[in-house]
Amino acid sequence: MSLDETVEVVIPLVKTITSLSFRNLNYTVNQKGSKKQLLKNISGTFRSGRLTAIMGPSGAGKSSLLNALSGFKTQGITGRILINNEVVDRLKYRQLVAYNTQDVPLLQNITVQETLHYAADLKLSSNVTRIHKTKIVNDIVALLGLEKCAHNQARVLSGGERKRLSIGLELVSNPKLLFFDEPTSGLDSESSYQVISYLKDLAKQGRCVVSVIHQPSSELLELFDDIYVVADGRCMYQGALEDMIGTLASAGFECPQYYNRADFAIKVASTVNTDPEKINPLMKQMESISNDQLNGFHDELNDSEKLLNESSRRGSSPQYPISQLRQFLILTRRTALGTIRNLTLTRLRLLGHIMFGLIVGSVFYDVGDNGAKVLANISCLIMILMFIVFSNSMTVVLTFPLEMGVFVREHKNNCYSVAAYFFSKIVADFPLMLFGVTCCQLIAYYLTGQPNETERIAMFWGICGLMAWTAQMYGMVAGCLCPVEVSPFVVPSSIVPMVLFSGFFIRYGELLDAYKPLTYVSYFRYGFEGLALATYGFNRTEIGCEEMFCYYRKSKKVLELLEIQNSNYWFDVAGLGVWITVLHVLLYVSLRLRLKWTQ
Ligand SMILES: Nc1ncnc2c1ncn2[C@@H]1O[C@H](COP(=O)(O)OP(=O)(O)OP(=O)(O)O)[C@@H](O)[C@H]1O
Repeated sequence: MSLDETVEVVIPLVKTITSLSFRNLNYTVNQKGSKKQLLKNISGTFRSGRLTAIMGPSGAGKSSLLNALSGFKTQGITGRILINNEVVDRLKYRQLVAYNTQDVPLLQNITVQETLHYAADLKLSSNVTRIHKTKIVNDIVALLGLEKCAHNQARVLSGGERKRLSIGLELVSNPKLLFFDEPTSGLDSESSYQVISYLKDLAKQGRCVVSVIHQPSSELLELFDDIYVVADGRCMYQGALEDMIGTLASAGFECPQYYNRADFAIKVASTVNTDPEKINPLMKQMESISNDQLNGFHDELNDSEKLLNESSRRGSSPQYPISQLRQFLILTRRTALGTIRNLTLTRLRLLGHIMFGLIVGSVFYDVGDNGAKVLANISCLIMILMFIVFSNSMTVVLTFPLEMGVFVREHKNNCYSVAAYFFSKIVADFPLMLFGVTCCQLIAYYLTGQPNETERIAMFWGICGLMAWTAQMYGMVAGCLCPVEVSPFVVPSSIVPMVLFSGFFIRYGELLDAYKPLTYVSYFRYGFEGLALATYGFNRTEIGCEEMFCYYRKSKKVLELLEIQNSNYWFDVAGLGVWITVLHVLLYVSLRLRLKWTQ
């Protein structure tokens, strides 16, 4: 595809960007109780139409600078970001910026083309037609040479293809400001050259393209127009590539002949702490260049916390390109597709439920209508509940954290609201969960010989469904809050105490007074009581008995054994309802917290 075929700007701009400046940026983090300054009053300017490389030794603060400029990090950052020497609106700025981090999380079971299509659906206004979106996606696929793998799922892509796809994601909305953090990491020299050439093409089209680059070869370096060298959180050089060696020489750093210019600049930057007398004047010189560039800008930074203007237009200018309802629909479709494509897990989930139903059904065969086997039947009920809870919470605990990176990236890229994501997650995962539980419950119910009455079947199913819903929400909250290495431990170990207070292992009357209130907190108590009432409550006629005498022939005796003769099925349904509501609120808060932690 030739460059002139590239699709036109879709995000409406207030005016053309010719320069992005930042002034007196400071970035401080808390480290073990003390403050660590990653960026030290750093200033500079990046221009449209030019490809700028940010270079510097490892740990100099290059990624920190991009995090601050892209708006991905806001906590602990002070200073000003200006476009064409003017302070801009935070909301507008976020719509103009695209930031490609070092490792862009992708949804593993979605193909390259679908990933780009979903990005187009989420990032482009709903006025943009389907045909136009398809053209944009096809153009990006062609531009980044992704035709060969367009129908491959993200999980099978090579490192270079993943990188190019992640760049493609940023191109969908045709942003004016593009930041890349080491786009060539993990690529061979040829792929690196290709990727930087793409960036150069993007810059030539009038965008402001800035990329952190790690030790580029001489050939790769030639592609950059401007260089910005960071040393220990400060600027050591900014300007055209061809002027860099001359500027360093005038500061007393002579580059040997045939030496790679990038290597030399990084070597000089590494001496920032060992040779400060020589390097400090150079840094001062760079600061005065930045100040000269910003001469026309007079702002006393009286409110140092504001990097950009706080948006005052929230009411009139929508933050997202599409409505929240559309966001919800697109996300639900995408999550459902990802779930269906994750064939191994989906099949395992369904098969697991069916297998469990069959195993429980054969082990506890026909115990439901046998007065001599009431205790076995009660054990069967708690077994069914335990399987439903563990299986439904553990599947999401393991899959949800993998999606969190995508959620954080897309939300920060202004693609959708937390609410849209929240509702889509709940809705998209619900049918599979319910289907599995229904299969398991019906098989187990039938084989274990529970009462063949429609109302009891429905009540039994209702409790199983509510327990599975609770478990799924519980798993999501844990998956959202805990790292993936921790949550598989946290979830089972926090479920077991709930089982303990279910009323099966120890009855309410046998508990110490101090523990009694905990039975009201245990969702297993509501689940177990609900199943027992659905099975033995509601004036069940006499239970069958194959022996001479069955003590539990009358269902009233079973209820008395469990101390639930005065309990109410609907109270248990309400108890689970409260749990589900609380978990929904917790999930929403957890998603917000997750975003806050990455600020
Ligand atoms: N949240 C944090 N808390 C404490 N220190 C941090 C934090 N984030 C970054 N740092 C430190 O700040 C310094 C700059 O980090 P940054 O990632 O910006 O460096 P970099 O120049 O991009 O390095 P590299 O080239 O190795 O990726 C490093 O010493 C890093 O350890």
